[in-house]
Amino acid sequence: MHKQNRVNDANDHPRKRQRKNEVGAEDKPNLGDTKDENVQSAAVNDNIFKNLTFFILQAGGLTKARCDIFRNQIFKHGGQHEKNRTPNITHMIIDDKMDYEKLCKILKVEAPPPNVKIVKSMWLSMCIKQKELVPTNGFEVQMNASNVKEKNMSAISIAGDQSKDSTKEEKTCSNNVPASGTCHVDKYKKDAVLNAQGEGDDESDYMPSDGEEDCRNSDDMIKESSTSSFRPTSVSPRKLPKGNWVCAQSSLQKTYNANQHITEKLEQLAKTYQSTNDRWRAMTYQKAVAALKRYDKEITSWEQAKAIPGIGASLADKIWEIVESGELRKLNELSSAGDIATLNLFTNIWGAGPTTARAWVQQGMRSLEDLKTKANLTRQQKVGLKYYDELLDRMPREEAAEIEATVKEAALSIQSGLIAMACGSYRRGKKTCGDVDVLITHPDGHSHKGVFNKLLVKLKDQGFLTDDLVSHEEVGNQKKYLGVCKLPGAGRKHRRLDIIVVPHSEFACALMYFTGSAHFNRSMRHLATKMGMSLNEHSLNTGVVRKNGEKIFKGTPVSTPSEEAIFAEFGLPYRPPEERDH
Ligand SMILES: Nc1ccn([C@H]2C[C@H](O)[C@@H](COP(=O)(O)OP(=O)(O)OP(=O)(O)O)O2)c(=O)n1
Ligand SMILES: [Mn+2]
Repeated sequence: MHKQNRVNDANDHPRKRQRKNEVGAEDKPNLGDTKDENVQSAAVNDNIFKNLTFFILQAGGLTKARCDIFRNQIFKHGGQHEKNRTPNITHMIIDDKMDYEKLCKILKVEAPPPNVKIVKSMWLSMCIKQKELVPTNGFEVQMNASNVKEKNMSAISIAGDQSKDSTKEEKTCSNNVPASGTCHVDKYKKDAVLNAQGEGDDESDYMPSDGEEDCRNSDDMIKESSTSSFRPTSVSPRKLPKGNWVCAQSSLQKTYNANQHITEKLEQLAKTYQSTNDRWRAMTYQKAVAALKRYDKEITSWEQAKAIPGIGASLADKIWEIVESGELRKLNELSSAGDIATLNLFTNIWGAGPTTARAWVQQGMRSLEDLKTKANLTRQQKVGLKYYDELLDRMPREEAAEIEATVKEAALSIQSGLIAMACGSYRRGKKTCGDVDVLITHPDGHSHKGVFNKLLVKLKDQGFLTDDLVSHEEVGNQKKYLGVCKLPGAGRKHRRLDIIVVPHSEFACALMYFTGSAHFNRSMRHLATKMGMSLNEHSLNTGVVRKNGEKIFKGTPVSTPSEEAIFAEFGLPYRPPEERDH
């Protein structure tokens, strides 16, 4: 099915659509992800939470749906759960964005209970994912200096007999770095100051803090601004540049788009303008979509739409039209305008952008058949056209896993010890994948060499790789293949496959890059720039000096043995792939 058609399926009235969303978890992409978390460990019975009793504070990003999933997981892993705050509780799980003041306010106490570990939900996710009891250091709620003085635990509602004070473990820097455990000196700060000027802000990389609401399920929290609530879980003494950075948030917190009926139409409009090469309009609509996705409430009036930062009167008109009628005339007009519909059709071909599409239209091409018979096509466009429908179709993640396994098996038959893993949307836990991005390396640092060509020959001999798009692209020490594959057996579709072979020293940066999402990556790179660093799929450099946005000193690569080390270098809490699906 074409992307456009898929979106057009949602033509029912906004109210109906809204209700559908409330009932059908399938319609909520990120909620779907948390469900995956559930499914993944359904068969596990490892008792990692034995003797622990949890209380989950349903507030902020910890929606009822997420709490239910967590509760399930706790039981599956041998733990107990209490619905109310009782003295049995050993761990209180809170929203990742929750800070000390907010927590006290919600609990209606002056200080949180001393005998209970108060831990951010990402800790629980990590334990479940890694199937082990991860140390809570770095995931516990931080007490502000001003609160420490008042640490008089009198008016608290939970009493217990454990004597351990959870706040004691947060004192040292190294304790607060999840997984990597290294203590980083604040060496970047000087560079960050040097580079603070002259960097343009890209709004889409961080969330505006003015008036934004980040809490859904607690009346106590609903009016709080996210600026006060956001603290990067104190992984290092580093201070993030101002702004509510996308890469510092878990994408799981954005579980629900209350205005999906609106964003779908505006996304289509943005895509249409993209096809016509009207980048300015495309960007305007993309930004509006991003703003609406951050807005938690259903829009019911023109004024409400207009009050959202980034939404002007003309956009408010369009939003209101969708709210009122479920339709957007502008989109219908454009979609039925012959040329634009044709441009949309053509830009969906792999290897054809807006400029090529326009040139074809100007040459009188009107259909895919016209292109096949009359147009001058590159080799890639021929492949794109041959599998037009198949390549637009997203595959179920189970199929992506089979493709990963096929590549892995072939790779291991060439060289033992290779690591081959599917990144991209697959690694982020998505239910469907547009393509498969397989990253290959060898832990010994050199045995990855020579694998690339042999692997491609083998997969071609097997009949698995059917067509090349980019058969060999070399960027520094990384080799990349872009092509089309098909699993054996009847009824299988052709799928897009990328294979990237990298040296082990670049593995973590490549893993991070190819895992994405693209939006998450943009935000990380933007943050790196603000912190006097630079990040790409090869390395993370510190001490980068820029002048008027241009690099005048490229800095020094730092050792990045793992993704955790990259997060730690930024002073960000580690985010597992499924929390990077922004
Ligand atoms: N402009 C881009 C394109 C890609 N990437 C990175 C992040 C992506 O997650 C990863 C893989 O690219 P894909 O286009 O395959 O995107 P996804 O795998 O995320 O989604 P899909 O399911 O559509 O393949 O590469 C990026 O940072 N910037
Ligand atoms: Mn992909």
